[in-house]
Amino acid sequence: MNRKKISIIGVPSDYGQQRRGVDMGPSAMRYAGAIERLEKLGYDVVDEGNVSVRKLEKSKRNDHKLLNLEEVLDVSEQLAKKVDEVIEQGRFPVILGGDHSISIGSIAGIRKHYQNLGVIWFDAHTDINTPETTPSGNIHGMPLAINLGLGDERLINIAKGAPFLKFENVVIIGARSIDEGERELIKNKKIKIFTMHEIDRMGMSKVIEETVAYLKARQVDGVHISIDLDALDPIYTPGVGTPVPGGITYRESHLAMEMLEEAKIITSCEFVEVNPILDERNKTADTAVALMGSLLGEKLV
Ligand SMILES: NC(=[NH2+])NCCC[C@H](N)C(=O)O
Ligand SMILES: [Mn+2]
Ligand SMILES: [Mn+2]
Repeated sequence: MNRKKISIIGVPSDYGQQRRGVDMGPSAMRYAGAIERLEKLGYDVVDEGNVSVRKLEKSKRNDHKLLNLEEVLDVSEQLAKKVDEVIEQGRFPVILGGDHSISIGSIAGIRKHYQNLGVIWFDAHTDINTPETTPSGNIHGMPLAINLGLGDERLINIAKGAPFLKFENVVIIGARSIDEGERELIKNKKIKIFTMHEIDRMGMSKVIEETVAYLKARQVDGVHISIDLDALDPIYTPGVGTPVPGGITYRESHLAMEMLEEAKIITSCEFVEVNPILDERNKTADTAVALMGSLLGEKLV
């Protein structure tokens, strides 16, 4: 992978949950200067535009209560294909959501290229629900499970033949809202998780050191980071659909990005759940773009 070549892929989908507006996330992050910011760091940046998202005929649930399954499936298939192409061309994908259900497609496309992919899930939630455990039926609460091979048959088969993520290759950072079924799965599968409790106790610096060491010990051949802006405290990112108090601070989040950049392990990234309708003067998109800068090499001096 040539880290000097970046492709931006927008995914204007809000089908994974019920609050409209998160489909405007890619525009908000472009307006916040995502492309210019990365160009300034010396990257060759191509804006691939947006994945085309079909119009929602009528919001509906399937027999498992999954909301907008057909639409999510369609977006996921297109996105997986686009991400696959970009990686094939040797470019580093930066994916702009959309609600977190877009990770079904993005990670499916990425999984095709790695035998032992690592994933960092930076989120207030763990998004590891299945149709059996979901309290809401919202697919944005399921993308991690789906990429591990758990959940709706059609969603897990999007990148047919690509290896599923391994439970031991996932690290969750920032969690503070975990459903009962998710908690059980995390415990049973011994998934590595740094909740807000560990972040408070150890400090973000130690959390990232341990994350990097853990993934290296797993001998991963690539690491994708999925950044849900609700990982941060809503003070810093008010423009999200499912805010949870008591989150990561602005500086802690930058420190995490800077340390991951120093470790040189990240091979793809995405920024999701930016909802401009709920935001204050594009603050959340601005924060996303600032984090993007840190993750991709911006230094204070
Ligand atoms: N990507 C997100 N913001 N996910 C929120 C999920 C909330 C809840 N756990 C659910 O499954 O409905
Ligand atoms: Mn979340
Ligand atoms: Mn999420």
